[in-house]
Amino acid sequence: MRIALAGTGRMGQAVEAVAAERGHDVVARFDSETPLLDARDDAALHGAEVVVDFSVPDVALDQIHRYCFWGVDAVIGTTGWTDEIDTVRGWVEEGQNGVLWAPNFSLGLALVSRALAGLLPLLDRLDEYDAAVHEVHHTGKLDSPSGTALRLAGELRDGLGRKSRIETETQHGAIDADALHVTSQRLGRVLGEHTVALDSDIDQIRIVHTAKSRRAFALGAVRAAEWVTGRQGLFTLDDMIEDSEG
Ligand SMILES: NC(=O)C1=CN([C@@H]2O[C@H](COP(=O)(O)OP(=O)(O)OC[C@H]3O[C@@H](n4cnc5c(N)ncnc54)[C@H](OP(=O)(O)O)[C@@H]3O)[C@@H](O)[C@H]2O)C=CC1
Ligand SMILES: O=C(O)C1=N[C@H](C(=O)O)C[C@H](O)C1
Repeated sequence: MRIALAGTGRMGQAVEAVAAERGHDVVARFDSETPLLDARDDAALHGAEVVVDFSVPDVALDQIHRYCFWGVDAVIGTTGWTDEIDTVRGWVEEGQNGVLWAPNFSLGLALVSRALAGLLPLLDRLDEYDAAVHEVHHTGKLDSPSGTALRLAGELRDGLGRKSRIETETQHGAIDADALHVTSQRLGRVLGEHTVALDSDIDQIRIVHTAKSRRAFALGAVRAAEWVTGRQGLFTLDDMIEDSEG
């Protein structure tokens, strides 16, 4: 498969390595010095069948618009743009291309989400448990909270009748009982750690996912590129996993 990389930083390089291992060719690369948004038309993609985007929140949405306008399939790992997911859905319908996005391409994190989905109906009835999400990442991360933390928080808010909103600000006073608190820490080179914490008067449950290598994200993204190429629609990693389950 011919792949274009939008973003050649920490993740772009990890994707390039995995793509080579799986026999794919990276035929175009874009970064801050060669911005994709400066390209006049899709000739800049040098015949790539799919773009893998791990860039920066500021340009992600405009780049997704280009993929749809050009009708090229895309895998979006960049975080920090998903407030505009409905706009993207409209572009994908017009563009007739395939776009697969995920805030976290690690299959381990997908397992955590599945576990949470299994717990939520019972947890919803056990209202003695409060819930919160905490994430830790390297000091180079631009967005906060992480896309993954927001996704986990969304799953908790939607599954728990007692939580109606997500609060990401530092609290300078008591927090409302219906607020689901999401906190962030930036520390050294941490690749990505997400904790769902459930707390009652008598115990505390923590579900922790710790990324040990960027390869986990890169492998998920390259598999997603293989899967989404030639499909039409807006997909998430769950669609790919469910499809592989048959
Ligand atoms: N979904 C997932 O599984 C994961 C998602 N991520 C997300 O991926 C994104 C990238 O992370 P990471 O690789 O660590 O970040 P890096 O900072 O290492 O890389 C960002 C890339 O974007 C490029 N870039 C910066 N500004 C522009 C611009 N104005 N126009 C075009 N390109 C630009 C940079 O160019 P240059 O090299 O010239 O500076 C660089 O190549 C983040 O949003 C992060 O949250 C990260 C890990 C896993
Ligand atoms: O910026 C990162 O590094 C990561 N970002 C993703 C996110 O925002 O959730 C996923 C991963 O934890 C690494």
